[in-house]
Amino acid sequence: MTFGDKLGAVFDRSGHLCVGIDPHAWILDQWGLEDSAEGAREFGLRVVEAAWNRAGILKPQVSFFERHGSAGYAALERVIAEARAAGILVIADAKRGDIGSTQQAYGEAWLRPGSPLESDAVTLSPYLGLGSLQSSLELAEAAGKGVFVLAATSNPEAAGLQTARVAETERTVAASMLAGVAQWNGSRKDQSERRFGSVGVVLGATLELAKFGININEEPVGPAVPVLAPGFGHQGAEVSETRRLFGALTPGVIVSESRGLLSAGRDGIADAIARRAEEVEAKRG
Ligand SMILES: O=C(O)c1cc(=O)[nH]c(=O)n1[C@@H]1O[C@H](COP(=O)(O)O)[C@@H](O)[C@H]1O
Repeated sequence: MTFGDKLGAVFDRSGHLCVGIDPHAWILDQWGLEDSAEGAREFGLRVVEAAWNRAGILKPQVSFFERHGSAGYAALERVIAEARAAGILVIADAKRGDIGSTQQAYGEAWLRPGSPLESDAVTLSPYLGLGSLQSSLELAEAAGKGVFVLAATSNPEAAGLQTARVAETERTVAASMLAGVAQWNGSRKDQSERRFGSVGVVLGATLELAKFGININEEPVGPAVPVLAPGFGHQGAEVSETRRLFGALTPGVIVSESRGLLSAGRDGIADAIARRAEEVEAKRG
């Protein structure tokens, strides 16, 4: 089964909500947990438990575990393993990207079956060129894993860079990433039978994508491109705006939210996830 197939099955079974696992120091404090690797582990495991049967996708933010060093990584390994054992799809938000040979090692860390950090998908940064990520796209394909390439990110500082035009095509950087990813998915074998490709893009839900040179009304040729869409909740995007923001891309949109849900606290998180999951399905459009 490809990652795109798995994602389609999760959408059908559990909907499009993705819960971020971002153990910020202040959230750990709010939850009555220590700002330590142990606190991050307890927090992550509680979110996994709360998501079980309520949401189908989790996105641990690697940085908040990494700040606790090797113990933080051990905590992250446990959280990822528990989530995957519970049948929840895990997108490791690592935002890695480097020259080809180094990128291969990043790919192995997050996507190789049996790796301690093995996840279902990983976020990658294409600042060294989309081609530099090739080895990870190939590994993902061989292992039934997914990749999300940053295209138009939700933070305001990104617009200058991501709306710049690429010399060869005159497309914006953001549109080039989307086109490159769609082309990759479309060139895979059996792609005509697939609903979703296994490589997606990150498009912030806080953005007007037209300003990034992305035509949301253009039907993608080949399988739909999965879209990891952060920016809901704390950053201000509304679930009811999904169709207006993403147009023809909407079927592949993963509605990602971290602080907006996590701030419900230890006792409120399960209900908050259940409510938001229902809202996403009712209002996504
Ligand atoms: O790749 C991401 O998930 C990501 C891309 C982006 O453009 N913007 C963005 O906020 N994110 C991540 O999504 C999460 C957003 O968290 P909240 O704003 O608390 O929902 C954080 O883990 C960010 O690192």
